[in-house]
Amino acid sequence: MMSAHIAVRDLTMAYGSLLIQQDLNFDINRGDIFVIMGGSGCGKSTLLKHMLGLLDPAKGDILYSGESFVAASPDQREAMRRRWGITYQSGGLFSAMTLAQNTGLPLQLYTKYNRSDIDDIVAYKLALVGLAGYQDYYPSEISGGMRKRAALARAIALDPEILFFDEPSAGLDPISSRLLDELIVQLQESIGATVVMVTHELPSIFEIATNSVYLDARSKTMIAYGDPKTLRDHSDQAVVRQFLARASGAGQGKQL
Ligand SMILES: Nc1ncnc2c1ncn2[C@@H]1O[C@H](COP(=O)(O)OP(=O)(O)OP(=O)(O)O)[C@@H](O)[C@H]1O
Repeated sequence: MMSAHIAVRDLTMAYGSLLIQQDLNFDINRGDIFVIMGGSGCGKSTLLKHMLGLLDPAKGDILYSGESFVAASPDQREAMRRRWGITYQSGGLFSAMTLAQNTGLPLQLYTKYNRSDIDDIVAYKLALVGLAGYQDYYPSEISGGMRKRAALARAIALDPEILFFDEPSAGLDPISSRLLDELIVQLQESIGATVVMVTHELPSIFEIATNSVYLDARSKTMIAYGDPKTLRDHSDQAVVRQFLARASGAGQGKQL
């Protein structure tokens, strides 16, 4: 057996003396579409920030392909980060740059490709997210759903092994949200990446997640791990079954 793509080991997270979650242990396998779930304020974004190395654990570690992030040197961490694509809730596109410039930025910063190679790769990535022909548009000239897809094009510019999403469909209408879900699955299949996402959206959770973890705010630890449909029907934790069985539909997952 190959080791897990991402292994969370004995992870305890805190802000100073404020404990958020403790003793998290779970694996994310290569090719998973993995969802971090839980009620408001339980620590989902905090966990994502730990995975991205933006926060240091109070205790424990996160291993990438068996390699410790905690023990890694700054150079090793940078090398690990290069293998990740990240899209933020707000999209994070630069408004003064066209979609082509936004998508090409990581290539300009981190590769030695020349201008025409970059143009080719950018055109290809924009086509992958359904934005062929929009190279010269500015973020303000396209819809919210298109901006999310453009941010995704930028996140996959360097062919990441892992794609991280924080609330990918926040602010989108249900149809755009579905389209984004479909795109995430297509990309996962075409580039073979492992996907890790924080989301409240039940349709996304049931339709695309292959595995998940549920963080409980009260006990401050994970109380469920597995395929969301199985957890909905068979979790021994009532709170998890209720979370997954709440009425789904438009408007779910509104941000506070
Ligand atoms: N920088 C910080 N300093 C101190 N406390 C923080 C900080 N960031 C978040 N918190 C607290 O940590 C807890 C977990 O926050 P986090 O944003 O990770 O939760 P979440 O599960 O992502 O929430 P939501 O679903 O509402 O987005 C919350 O009680 C929050 O108030």
